[in-house]
Amino acid sequence: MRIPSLLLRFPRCYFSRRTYSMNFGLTPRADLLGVRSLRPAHRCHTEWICSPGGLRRGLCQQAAPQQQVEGLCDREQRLVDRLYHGLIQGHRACLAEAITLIESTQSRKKKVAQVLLQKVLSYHREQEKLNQGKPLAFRVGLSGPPGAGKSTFIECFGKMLTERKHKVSVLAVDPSSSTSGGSLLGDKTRMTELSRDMNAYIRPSPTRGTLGGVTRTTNEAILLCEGGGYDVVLVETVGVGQSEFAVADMVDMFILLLPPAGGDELQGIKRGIIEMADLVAINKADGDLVVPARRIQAEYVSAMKLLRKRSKVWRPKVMRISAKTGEGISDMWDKMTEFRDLMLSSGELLAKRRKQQKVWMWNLIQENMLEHFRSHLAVKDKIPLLEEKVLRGVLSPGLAADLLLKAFKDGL
Ligand SMILES: Nc1nc2c(ncn2[C@@H]2O[C@H](COP(=O)(O)OP(=O)(O)OP(=O)(O)O)[C@@H](O)[C@H]2O)c(=O)[nH]1
Repeated sequence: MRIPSLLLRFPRCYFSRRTYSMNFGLTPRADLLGVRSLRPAHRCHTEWICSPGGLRRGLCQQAAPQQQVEGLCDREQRLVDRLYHGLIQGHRACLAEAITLIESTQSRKKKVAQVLLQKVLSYHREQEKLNQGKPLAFRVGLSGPPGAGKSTFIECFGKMLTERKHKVSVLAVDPSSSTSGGSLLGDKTRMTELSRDMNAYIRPSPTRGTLGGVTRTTNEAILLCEGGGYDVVLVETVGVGQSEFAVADMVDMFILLLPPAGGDELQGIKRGIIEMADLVAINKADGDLVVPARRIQAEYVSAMKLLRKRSKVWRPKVMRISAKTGEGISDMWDKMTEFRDLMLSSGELLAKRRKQQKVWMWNLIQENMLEHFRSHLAVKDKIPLLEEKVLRGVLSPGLAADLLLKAFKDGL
């Protein structure tokens, strides 16, 4: 066995379990939770691993599994290590368990989840470096009104991608589930074939919680899916309420799926969301619906010409597809990859992702601050009283807000 000369000179460097070169960055949420747990960078990019076949030289792709993480007990540390290794080896059960962990509202579990996320993030960075800085996955948002054919589309589109050797995950953001108690989206019965596909992972959104909570965990679930080797992450949301705006802020490309119906039938769709779309797909362009689909396509093409340009390299497209027959789906994927390549080569994609990180952090701050404010002892009891006065019109909203904010500041 030939031993590299450097190894002879610095055996401890190579054999000291594993040494890693990572600058552990933080997810916005970890920063808020004050997670500073993974020990800082070591300076070695390659490691020599003793294996039965002799010394093996490998790139450091893992985030310090042996290093002690401050603040975690042994059991938690083992959980993090188990989920991390399972996740990056592509075990769906570990991915599911990791997402359940990040969805937890229990403070201890939240902390453990953040430690896991940091490890996954470090792994990401290493993988991206190996991939010449290209992102590991293509993040796609999909929105559309109920009945537009989202699940039929995802089933057809997902199967096409897995046949082409992609790994696809589908995450659903469904704010209505917090009030209705049931998840409209992400229901595996809606995508029966895809949910049986070993290269696809479908995750229903949690059925409780606020939109803020759901979107926060979706953001983190995206990272976990990417760590699990899913190279296309589809985030689905129903086109009512605010969820589609939140989704548009966490993906590389935002797609609006519409049925071949006119303005009146699409009341739920807000004008603003059309402005967010990088691609509008008019679905159900088959049979008798081909003619109305053409008309709607023409209407959207002219309407979108009037919209403010959001990218230097891409003008939003309007396409006709049929999720039922599969027509146009392959062309749509071609357009999507064209978008990704253009955005990547122009640098817009990475700039967009960076901006999203900042938006994500501020959303979390807003959400946490409001919660903190509402539950603060100095204001908690005053809120119902002042709300009632505002409702009766005896106090202006501005004055009521000033009074509450003053009570909060004084109580800090
Ligand atoms: N003709 C035709 N019908 C379609 C097509 N895609 C979906 N449909 C039908 O439209 C109906 C609604 O489709 P879904 O895929 O459930 O729509 P969805 O947007 O997921 O609806 P929600 O689950 O309510 O959010 C079903 O009856 C589908 O069979 C299509 O391309 N052509």
